[in-house]
Amino acid sequence: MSAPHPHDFDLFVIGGGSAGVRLARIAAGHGAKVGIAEGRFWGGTCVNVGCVPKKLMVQAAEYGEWAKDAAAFGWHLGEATHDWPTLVRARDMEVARLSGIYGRMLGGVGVQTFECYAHFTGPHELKVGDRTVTANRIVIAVGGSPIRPDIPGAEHALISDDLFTLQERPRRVLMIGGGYIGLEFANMLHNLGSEVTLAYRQQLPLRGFDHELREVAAESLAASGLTILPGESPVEITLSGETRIVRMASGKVVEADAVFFATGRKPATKGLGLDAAGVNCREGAAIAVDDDHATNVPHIYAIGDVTDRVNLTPMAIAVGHALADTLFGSRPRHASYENVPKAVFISPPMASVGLTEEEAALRGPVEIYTSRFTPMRHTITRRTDRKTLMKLVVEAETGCLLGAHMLGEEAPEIMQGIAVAVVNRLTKAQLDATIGIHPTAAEEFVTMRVATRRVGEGAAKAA
Ligand SMILES: Cc1cc2nc3c(=O)[nH]c(=O)nc-3n(C[C@H](O)[C@H](O)[C@H](O)COP(=O)(O)OP(=O)(O)OC[C@H]3O[C@@H](n4cnc5c(N)ncnc54)[C@H](O)[C@@H]3O)c2cc1C
Ligand SMILES: NC(=O)c1ccc[n+]([C@@H]2O[C@H](COP(=O)([O-])OP(=O)(O)OC[C@H]3O[C@@H](n4cnc5c(N)ncnc54)[C@H](O)[C@@H]3O)[C@@H](O)[C@H]2O)c1
Repeated sequence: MSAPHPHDFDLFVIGGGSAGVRLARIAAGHGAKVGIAEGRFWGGTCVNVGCVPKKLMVQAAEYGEWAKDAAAFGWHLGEATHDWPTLVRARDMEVARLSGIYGRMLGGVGVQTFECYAHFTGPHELKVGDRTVTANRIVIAVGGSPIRPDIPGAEHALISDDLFTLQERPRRVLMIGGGYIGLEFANMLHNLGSEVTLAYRQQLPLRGFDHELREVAAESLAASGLTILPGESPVEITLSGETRIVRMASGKVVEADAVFFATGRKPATKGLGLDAAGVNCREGAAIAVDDDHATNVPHIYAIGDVTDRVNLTPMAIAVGHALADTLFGSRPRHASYENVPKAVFISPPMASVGLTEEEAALRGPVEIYTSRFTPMRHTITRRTDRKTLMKLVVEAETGCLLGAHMLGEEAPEIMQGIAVAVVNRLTKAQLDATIGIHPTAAEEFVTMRVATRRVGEGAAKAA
């Protein structure tokens, strides 16, 4: 007979998003007694106010562009108009369906679910709604929330969550921020018919991506008709009737019906009672964890966006799954933060895996292969804002693939396969030995024969 269990749960998970749900489900499958609290919506940011509703809206916007292009191929569809409420209804039904699946799935594998917020009252003790529970191990998976710059009139601006409750499409939009959300939202609203200005602090958007890709992304957004204001930051927002008047640091003034802050996200640690548990944060409120995702309190772990490492859903899921296997299964393991593929869903979309040209050149000599072309479809539509750029970063000495980057139609779909090659350090020669699928854009990745340039010689000498 086993000894009486000292705690209510083997594992309690705070937060029912991408990371927490996967962890709870897999841990329960390994036989652990698991509880999970979710205060807002099952499935978290991704399902409810992130990846899923965003992608559905991006797809909605793409239909409009396809309808415009169709005429060149002989289709007469009339003037394309868009009905926002129809999209909102369809999107919300799908989100509700998915969120419901997440909640039910947990109950189905024996996880005890709590639909309320939780906070620490001690190292092993939590207040969950009006109940007190104890757990042998506790995992913090509370995600993050949008940052609102501290400027006068900030309350007149919206954050990304608000896009998903708008009952009407705003006519004039100012999107502030040159990251994933700023670009995706600006591009999507523009394609749905809004007049959009995109303002960001740097000279180029998407810091961290390959420089050449960033340049091409900015060019193609501008060519599509977005107004882009690089090197700009808002300093004040005032109201004139329903119009938002935004003064920028340069003195420039922009008028809009809706202003969005897409200025980053911060870990949602406020109100969690971390002090009661003795858990330390890094600067910026992210929870400090070691390679095993343990905090400074050995039985308390943190996973997903709250650790502010790679803030993407597949990463959160992979880490949640690995932690469940490690703590309760027979397969201790880590999910790798190296070579995580990523995509930005603009038109055309971009996707990357591995090192950028700049990162690789700091490590040693690399050969860069590039291909820039007009996709077949657009030789007919004559669009100038849909050029494709494909790029491989190859270690000169070994021929190993260090990175792959693409801006062009279907880039995220294509990059998922190329990521397998980069993660497994396949060589350029192995790509070349693979027969292409014709006629596709993807075949360019296996047919780029001659290096465009060689960089990073200086780095090798310095090393
Ligand atoms: C607009 C937008 C678009 C995005 N698009 C993509 C994309 O296309 N691809 C991609 O990979 N990633 C995308 N992301 C990022 C992705 O959504 C996150 O990386 C992912 O959701 C992180 O998962 P998580 O479990 O760490 O946190 P979350 O999904 O945020 O889940 C945390 C959950 O914890 C709950 N919670 C918080 N505090 C408590 C508490 N005290 N008690 C109980 N519950 C609590 C919250 O309500 C939330 O449901 C996007 C994000 C945004 C905002
Ligand atoms: N396709 C995807 O995978 C996807 C989509 C959306 C979000 N996400 C995830 O969510 C995270 C958050 O997205 P995000 O776009 O909010 O953050 P981000 O960190 O990607 O970008 C924030 C941007 O805001 C700018 N900024 C900050 N303060 C500013 C100010 N006062 N004035 C002007 N610009 C300012 C920054 O320079 C930066 O360009 C992303 O980093 C990503 O991990 C992923």
